[in-house]
Amino acid sequence: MTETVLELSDVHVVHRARSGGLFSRDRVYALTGADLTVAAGETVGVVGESGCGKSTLAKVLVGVQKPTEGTAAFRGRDIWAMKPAERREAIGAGTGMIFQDPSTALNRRLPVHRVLRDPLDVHHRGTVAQRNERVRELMALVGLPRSVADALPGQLSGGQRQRVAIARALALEPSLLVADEPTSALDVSVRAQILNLLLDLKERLGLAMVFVSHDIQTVRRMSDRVVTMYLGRIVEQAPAAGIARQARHPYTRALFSATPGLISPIEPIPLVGPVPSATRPPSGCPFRTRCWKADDDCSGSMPEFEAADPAHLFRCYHPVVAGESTDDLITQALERS
Ligand SMILES: Nc1ncnc2c1ncn2[C@@H]1O[C@H](COP(=O)(O)OP(=O)(O)OP(=O)(O)O)[C@@H](O)[C@H]1O
Repeated sequence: MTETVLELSDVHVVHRARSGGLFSRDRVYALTGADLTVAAGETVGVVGESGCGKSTLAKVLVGVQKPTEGTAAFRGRDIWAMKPAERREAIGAGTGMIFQDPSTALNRRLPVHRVLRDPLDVHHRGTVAQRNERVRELMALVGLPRSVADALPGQLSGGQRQRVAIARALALEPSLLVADEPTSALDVSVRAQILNLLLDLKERLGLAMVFVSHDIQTVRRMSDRVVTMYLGRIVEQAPAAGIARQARHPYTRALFSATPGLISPIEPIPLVGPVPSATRPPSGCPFRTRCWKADDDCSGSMPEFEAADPAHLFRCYHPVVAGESTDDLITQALERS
């Protein structure tokens, strides 16, 4: 059996609304009832429109965000039941995170070799000589020339900076790497190099990876399994290979239909209307206000997960039927709009 590295069980994250002022009672439902497992060596892609909770999910996975409710377990142990020092060692060393913009993620005043030594110093790994050796190893691992060891992050190209951020995330030999939009701040010309580096590292180091992006085509390419989120909810999980055509949740189907670059393109299914506010999500299925298949059933309670097959789960009362043509789906969506 494949080992589970991380498991979220019924995780909720609720924030105080930023817009409402210090004493506001408004709450943002950033993550609602998320169940997710990440197995050793697999890459899970996370897709969904802006504000659907992708970054929140990523932060819960690396122990930066504490769930308001529910549990996040790393190698079977609830990370928020651990003592702080134990948590820092388990999850701080066991997971690594790469952010969208390496310019803000790296300390601008430290040269590259110090940026990379920092986690080794904080976690007291080996002697100074061993740490310096590990820094050299990390630079080679991510394809950084020795000549940049004394450079400040600001003196590097965007691609090199992201390589430094990746090397730092790998410094403590984590078993899970979480990448949140790792290429969206980079020039198009270097994006492919960084993605190829991540794929290569995943293979070489046997890493589990969670890859968050609004770029669906990239997520599909990088991932073994894709998770679709909508307004704080995970609504579908399926193998990446077939998800574009086999999606059962209408939202996933619409999202993938709008993706350019599929081998045989699918006609875009229109997504009608705006995403509702995460402060007042609709009752029942949150997608129902934009869903062309929605009826009264959908406003009651959130549907439970159903299995299209053991690897493919979705939550919908009126899923896309296997074999339902895109033309039919477009006609239904247009009739609704
Ligand atoms: N610290 C916070 N305080 C208040 N609201 C927050 C906070 N962090 C996130 N949110 C809100 O929670 C919701 C989910 O945000 P999150 O950043 O996880 O979404 P996302 O899918 O990653 O969005 P994007 O693709 O734009 O980065 C949004 O409505 C966001 O405004």
